[in-house]
Amino acid sequence: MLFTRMATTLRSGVRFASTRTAGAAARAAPIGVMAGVAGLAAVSYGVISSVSNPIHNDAKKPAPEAPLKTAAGVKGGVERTFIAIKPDGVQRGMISEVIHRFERKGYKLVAIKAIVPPKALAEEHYGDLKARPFYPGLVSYMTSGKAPVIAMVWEGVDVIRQGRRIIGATNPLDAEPGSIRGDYTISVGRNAIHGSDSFESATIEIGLWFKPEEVYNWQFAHAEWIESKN
Ligand SMILES: Nc1ncnc2c1ncn2[C@@H]1O[C@H](COP(=O)(O)OP(=O)(O)OP(=O)(O)O)[C@@H](O)[C@H]1O
Repeated sequence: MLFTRMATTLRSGVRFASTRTAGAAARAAPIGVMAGVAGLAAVSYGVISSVSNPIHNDAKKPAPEAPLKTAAGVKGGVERTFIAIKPDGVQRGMISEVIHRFERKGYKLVAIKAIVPPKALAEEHYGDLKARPFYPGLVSYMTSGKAPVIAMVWEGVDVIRQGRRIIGATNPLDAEPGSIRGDYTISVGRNAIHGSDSFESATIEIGLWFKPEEVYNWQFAHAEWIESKN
């Protein structure tokens, strides 16, 4: 922007200077000299024009693509992630702890429900693990009904990646102390919580577990104290 303004000033400055020079020359100089001055002016204008050409070319570049927007929010901007407290997390009284950790970080809860997922939903959610030996056990543990799953959507800048950090590694024995799995769990088969691992997964999982009308758009009254970049 600054560069564009500078170039415009430069260009009009040269036009003004060359017109005045040519006008003064017209009053005082013979035709041969006038032609020389006009030529010089044309050359100078040409030089400045060529300096400004890259700006002109910039204007011809296609507009940058709009950021990708899905049920998971705006990729790289304010995103949404799917977080689920699994039945073992519910049995162990971890609901308030999980919500507390996301809230205190500055994230916003935009959807929540208690649900015993139908088998088809659990199977689809973990569809990529179908070939793994623990898959049938995983599906029956999620769908047993001995406790519901607490399904949630959390919103905020970088919430997908940060959510995974708050949760910790899949195998609790690899999860850092301070993460939920690191602090509360010791078995990969009972790791208490799920979080989307990418924007694409979040898009699919939010769509799988929630109808659009179950996800709320609302603003923090104190957003400027959490999200401002200054
Ligand atoms: N070796 C295993 N034995 C038993 N269960 C497992 C094993 N590996 C993974 N799981 C279960 O399958 C879930 C999905 O595994 P995945 O590899 O997708 O990890 P994840 O993305 O961290 O977990 P989640 O999708 O639950 O957040 C794990 O959270 C865990 O409950």
